[in-house]
Amino acid sequence: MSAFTHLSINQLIHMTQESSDVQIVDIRDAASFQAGHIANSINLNNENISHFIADADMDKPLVVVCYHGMSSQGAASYLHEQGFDAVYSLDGGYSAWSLANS
Ligand SMILES: O=S(=O)([O-])[S-]
Repeated sequence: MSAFTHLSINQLIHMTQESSDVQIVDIRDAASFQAGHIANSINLNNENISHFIADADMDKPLVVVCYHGMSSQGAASYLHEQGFDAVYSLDGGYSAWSLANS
C-alpha cells in the first residue's frame, strides 16, 4: 500500500465540506504562506514539525500542500512514517488550488 494518496483540488473541497476533522499542512516558505494559503492550513517548517507531530491527532486525515504538488509527496511519505494513518498529497499544490479558487 502506498504511503500516501494523491488528492485533487475537487477531492479536497469535498473532504473539507464533509468533515471538519481534516488537517491541512502547507510546507511552502513562510512568505508564500503569508501571501496566501488554504483556509485553516498550518505552515509546517523545520522549527515546528516535531511539535506538530507530537500534538497531532494521527487518526485524522492529513493533507500536505506545497507549491506544485511535488515536494508534498516526500513530506506526505515522511508524515505517514511518523504515524499518520491517512495522508494525502495535494496534486498541483497551492498554485492549482489558487487557480481553482480565483
Ligand atoms: O513544491 S514543488 O516541489 O511542487 S515545486
